Amino acid sequence: MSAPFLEKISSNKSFEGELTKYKFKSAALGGLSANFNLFVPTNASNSNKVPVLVYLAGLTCTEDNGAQKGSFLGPASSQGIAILFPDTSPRGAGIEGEDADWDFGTGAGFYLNATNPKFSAHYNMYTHVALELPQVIEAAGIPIDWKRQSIFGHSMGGHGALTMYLSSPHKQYRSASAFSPVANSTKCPWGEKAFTGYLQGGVEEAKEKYDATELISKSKEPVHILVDFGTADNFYKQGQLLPENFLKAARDAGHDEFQVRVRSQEGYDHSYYFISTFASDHVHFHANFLKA
Ligand SMILES: N[C@@H](CCC(=O)N[C@@H](CSC=O)C(=O)NCC(=O)O)C(=O)O
Repeated sequence: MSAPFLEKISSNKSFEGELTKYKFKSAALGGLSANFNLFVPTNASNSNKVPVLVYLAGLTCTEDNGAQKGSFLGPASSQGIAILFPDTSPRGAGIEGEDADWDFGTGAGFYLNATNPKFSAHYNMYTHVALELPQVIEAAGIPIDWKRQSIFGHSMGGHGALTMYLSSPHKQYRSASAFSPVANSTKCPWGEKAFTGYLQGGVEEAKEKYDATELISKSKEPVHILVDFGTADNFYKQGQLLPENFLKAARDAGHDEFQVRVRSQEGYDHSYYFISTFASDHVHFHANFLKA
């Protein structure tokens, strides 16, 4: 089967590199049109394929939030690292109820593959991010070295980054980091709602593959994980994030502070002002593994 055609929507020079928005017809998302942004640093060429960081955004976001407000492009440019910004859900599937709430359906794909037949033709963000996007970008001849990938994200996207890293069967990603992640998704209202809707087996099915705390508690291999959350984050205060559960499970499973760092940042909230403050830290954290 031939790779889908990538249509360029826009392109902007930034920090000497190029941020390009593409769209294509996504098989993983049931044939719907999907957008993504890709930042490629200036040092990338066919004889110098560059490593890549995948950034997963949170609820209500698109491929633009991280690219426009994350402050990732400068550090990525100076480190010679590409950044891929996928969307957060399929768009326009036409499923009854998918636009009713901001925390479910459109803009809230939760980086899983749906097993509920109502959603399973379209809501396959796990396959879209882990398999489909690397394949279509590679087929388009863009000089990225897919053997050197790491993943990070915010909130629902932090959940996506941690769970995709920890559940990746072939160690697809070298490291993972997250800003204010939904870190114990089967124990918080956002996750309970998402899994009840998207998965035939509901929350119980999610424990196997889509809960970072469950996954780290069973993980025996060495890991490279950095998490930051803000103490003034209202979603943290409401019990949507539960980073302490993730940290405890990591320590109980034998992962020390060199493998899993969870940092509480005094006075910061859930916004991109918080993310951009620590953006450089996260890119440099990943550069250690992507350039090793
Ligand atoms: N109901 C609000 C809240 C949406 C919101 O805060 N979204 C966060 C992610 S929350 C967890 O995944 C976000 O990143 N928003 C985008 C931004 O640019 O800040 C609403 O509908 O706006």
